[in-house]
Amino acid sequence: MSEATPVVQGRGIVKRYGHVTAIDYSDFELRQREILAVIGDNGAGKSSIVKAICGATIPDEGEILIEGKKVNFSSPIDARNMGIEIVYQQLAMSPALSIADNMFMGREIRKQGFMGKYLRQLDRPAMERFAREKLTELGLMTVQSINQTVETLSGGQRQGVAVARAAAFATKFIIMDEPTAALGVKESRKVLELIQDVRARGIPIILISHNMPHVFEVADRIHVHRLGKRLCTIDPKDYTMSDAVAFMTGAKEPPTEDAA
Ligand SMILES: Nc1ncnc2c1ncn2[C@@H]1O[C@H](COP(=O)(O)OP(=O)(O)OP(=O)(O)O)[C@@H](O)[C@H]1O
Repeated sequence: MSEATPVVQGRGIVKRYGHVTAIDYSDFELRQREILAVIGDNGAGKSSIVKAICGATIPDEGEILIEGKKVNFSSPIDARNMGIEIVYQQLAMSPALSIADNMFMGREIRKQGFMGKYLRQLDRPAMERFAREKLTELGLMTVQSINQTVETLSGGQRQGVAVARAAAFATKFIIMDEPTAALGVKESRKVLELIQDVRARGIPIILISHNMPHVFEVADRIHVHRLGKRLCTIDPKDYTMSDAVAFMTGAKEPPTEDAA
């Protein structure tokens, strides 16, 4: 893959729900090593386009290319198997399970040999070691024990575990859907730092957010979505937050050429 090949590209994506056209011949592009923010009004179709590129919904038309190769995902599991991870706003965690167990969820490490292969026994020490290592890498070992249940963590710590989990398994890219929406100021800050850490490790990120200060703080490019399609992409260094809001609400004409 050359430096210029986008990590993921959507071309002419369409998704209809009955009479509603959620995605209307939209394009999409995530480049290598970038944080791409996706902004737009409520109902603009941000979640729909991002779901289409990770197999969570199957588009009616259009094509999706990962690192230049066409893919046909039939479920999010297909995307996950390719190294695409998603961090949801509604924390997709099992509160009663430990941090280590939550880090794995469906990809547990089994014991070697008969015990693991036939009796499906988990290699707990290996899982705990892995979880501790991943949390430490992202500076998240502020939790007292890797075995404490997720329900005993603060919102920010939980989101941290979700980001660490995604970072541990993602090889292609990570999608974050409003990762700071449920968090306070301090916790949001930590999550924004984590997002930048993940980028620094070379994993690109798609960040869906309504929070303009957060978007302008971390994004390398901004995809502005309006009425089911990509209206434009802009470089946050060249525009103000009010410009971005004006584009996404239709109050101002977008730049004719993609500005980023
Ligand atoms: N499963 C579905 N069934 C029917 N309509 C849907 C479905 N999912 C999305 N839509 C519709 O598609 C349009 C785009 O929705 P989408 O959730 O993608 O927008 P969004 O930009 O992410 O909005 P928000 O910022 O409010 O989350 C909306 O009109 C929505 O009602």
